[in-house]
Formats: sequence, structure tokens, C-alpha cells
Amino acid sequence: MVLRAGSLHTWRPLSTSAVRWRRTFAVTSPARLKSSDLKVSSDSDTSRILTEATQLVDNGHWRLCDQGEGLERNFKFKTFAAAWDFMNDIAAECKMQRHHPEWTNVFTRTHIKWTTHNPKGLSAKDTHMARFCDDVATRRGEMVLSASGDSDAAATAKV
Ligand SMILES: C[C@H](O)[C@H](O)[C@H]1CNC2=NC(N)=NC(=O)C2=N1
Repeated sequence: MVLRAGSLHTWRPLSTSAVRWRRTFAVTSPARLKSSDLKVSSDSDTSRILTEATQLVDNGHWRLCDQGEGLERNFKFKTFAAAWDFMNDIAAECKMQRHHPEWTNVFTRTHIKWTTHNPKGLSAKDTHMARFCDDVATRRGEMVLSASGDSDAAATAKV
């Protein structure tokens, strides 16, 4: 099925307070991630990564990918300029962290995957950068779907 954002749903900005509320009182049932769901980089502490990955999956729109080696999510902004500014903010942090995303941008949408190439797997840098992306996206006025809340499905369908 091809989803068309705009025909079925209305995009609206997510306020900072709404994000805080969602992070504090996770509105969806918690993701019961197990350490066996993850492939953790040998440089990182598994229980820390499990805790941080669980928070990201519960509180944001992140999901595990690549058999637990990566975290990915879609972002949508009101304008291309906002998406570009968001990516510039992320790029500056990448430079500081020496850690780089796999990402694509199509107009107002950006898809980001965090994974660590060496040592291969999910690392603390990935969870840090994923959380950083959530915070910057909130500041940059990211859009969410008001109807089902399934912004990721709609964004994936279009990207
Ligand atoms: C030397 C330099 O810090 C490394 O090559 C960095 C660069 N950016 C990186 N980014 C990601 N995503 N994974 C890495 O393992 C990685 N390694």
C-alpha cells in the first residue's frame, strides 16, 4: 500500500512540551528489548546500550535495523531549509564525535541510520547521536502525524 502523507493525515509541528511529555510518560507500551536483540560493538557496554536503545525505541521513533547492529528513524520538517539546518547541526556534532551517519534526504524528509563500522555493531556513539538527533529535531520544529502517529511509515513510503 502506498501511503500519502497529506491525503490521510495532517502533519503538525510537535511542541517541545509534547516531546518532553512523551519522553516522561511513554504513551506506547515499552519495547521489551533483550540483549540478544542487539549486536553491540565490542568497545561498548551491552547493558548501557540496551538501556539507551530501549529509551530511543520507546520515546522516539527509532527502531533497530540490520539485525540489531543499527538504529534508524525518519524525520520530517516543514521546509527543505529546516531539514537542511537540522542536517547541518548533526554534521557539526559528527565532526566533534568523529562518528558519521548513513543518511538520505528527500526535500523535507531525512532518514538516518546509526551504526558503528569498527568495531562493528551498536555503540555508545550511536545511541548518543540518535538522542542528539531527537533533541535537534525538536528544536528545529520536526513534524509528526497527528492521526495515527505513524510518521515513520508515511515518511518511508515517500523517501
Ligand atoms: C578514525 C575515525 O574516527 C573512524 O574512521 C570513524 C569515522 N566515523 C565513523 N562513523 C561510524 N558510523 N562508524 C565508525 O566506525 C566510524 N569510524
